[in-house]
Amino acid sequence: MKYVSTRGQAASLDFEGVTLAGLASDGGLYVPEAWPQFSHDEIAAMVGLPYAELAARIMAPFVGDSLTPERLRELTTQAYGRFAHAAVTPLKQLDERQWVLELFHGPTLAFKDVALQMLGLLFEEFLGRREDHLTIVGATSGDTGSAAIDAVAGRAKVDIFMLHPEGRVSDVQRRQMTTVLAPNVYNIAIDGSFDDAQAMVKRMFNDAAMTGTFGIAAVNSINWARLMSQVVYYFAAALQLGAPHRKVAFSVPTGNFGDVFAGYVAARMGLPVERLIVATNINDILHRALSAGDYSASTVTPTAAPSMDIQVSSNFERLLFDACGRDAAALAAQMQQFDATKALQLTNAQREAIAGLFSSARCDAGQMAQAMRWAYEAAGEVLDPHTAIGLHAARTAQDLPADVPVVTLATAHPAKFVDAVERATGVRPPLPARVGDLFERQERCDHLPGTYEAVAAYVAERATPKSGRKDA
Ligand SMILES: Cc1ncc(COP(=O)(O)O)c(C=O)c1O
Ligand SMILES: N[C@@H](CCOP(=O)(O)O)C(=O)O
Repeated sequence: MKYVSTRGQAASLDFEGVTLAGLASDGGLYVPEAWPQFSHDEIAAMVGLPYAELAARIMAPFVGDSLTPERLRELTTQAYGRFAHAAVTPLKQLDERQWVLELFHGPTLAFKDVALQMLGLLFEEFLGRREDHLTIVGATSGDTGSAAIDAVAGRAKVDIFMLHPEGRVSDVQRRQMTTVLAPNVYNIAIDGSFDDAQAMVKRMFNDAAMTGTFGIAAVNSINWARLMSQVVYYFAAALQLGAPHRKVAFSVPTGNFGDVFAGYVAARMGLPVERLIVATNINDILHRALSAGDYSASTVTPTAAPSMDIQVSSNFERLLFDACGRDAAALAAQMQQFDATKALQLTNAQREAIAGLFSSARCDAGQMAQAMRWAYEAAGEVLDPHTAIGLHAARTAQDLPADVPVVTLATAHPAKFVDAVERATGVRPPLPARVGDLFERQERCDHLPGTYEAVAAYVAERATPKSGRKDA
């Protein structure tokens, strides 16, 4: 399997290369040269497989020759062995039509663990074959940070620098990052928003002084391997609800467009998906883009669903690439315009291509709280604010055939956002025992102004060069 950049100018890479590369050198995102396909019979044969086995089947065409099938199965078994539920991503029914797919049974209580537990192992596997040292630079609005740190803390040949917007993550999210005191972990709180942090990370991939010295790698969903792992749970849910003989719709609380793009990939691979509902909070650039073709960023407004307080959704570029017939030159021009003006208008062709599978909804604070209350009163389920936004969109979706089940992705454990949950439902969900004495532990975090120069200097001073020698 070869991977190409959405902007057409970077060298194509194999799976190992793309996992270690992160962002393409032309500023684009890597995607498979062609979408692998499963036949109806191949999908039918997946019914009932244990999660780790299903994961190995779905990932195999993306991994290509970079891992043997046996090694891939060993890695998926190890990655999903740390989940606190035997089903890894259990499905729960709320009423005759609505379901939630619980993606928060990993070590850090959010869906990010599903991909990052695997990515940590892939880094270790591929680094074991080389001399190189990796410098992971990531941006987080709260959940990617803790999941990535958990996945790589204490591992040899890796340093991780994680940027989060100061004061804009929940206490649980912050402590899950800052109480990890392993020497290869650096937490940085910046003045600014997640978008500012993400822009700095992307800039570092194109900073020759940094990439010349350090092996900069990504743990955000700009890294293809992240999305590959997320495709699996769409299959897992749909297979339980009757796929491939029955279509299923998914409602996805969306920020950086990674999770819902994984659903798109599942559909391109042959999974019968009726619709992907993109649910946003009031930071609604994606709702405006999908409903009116207007992809223009405005100022980020902090909300009770902070992980979705995002206005520049990196993975939307991957969808736009497909939606313009993979015309890399046209897409590069469109994205350069967006990078310069923070606004772009989708072409009619792109809008038509996207409308076949996607719809969208915007959810405000009142609607979110109401969805939380409904889930609790109707089904006894306590949902986190992000999941509640997805559920609101699922319950208000128009024109879905009556026999299609709707699965909302439950992206975080409610205890991560305990104050918002208590305000809406009166329930204060306890932290699961697996996170331990989070509020007793010492924190370590540096604070930096929100400028690229400050962050680059901080990383350059502390990171290990790709040669692995500090004196290099
Ligand atoms: C809890 C939670 N829900 C939803 C999202 C949005 O997912 P994505 O950025 O993949 O669209 C995030 C952050 O990414 C998150 O942490
Ligand atoms: N909500 C995310 C934002 C980063 O998204 P990613 O999926 O691209 O890593 C977070 O929790 O950090």
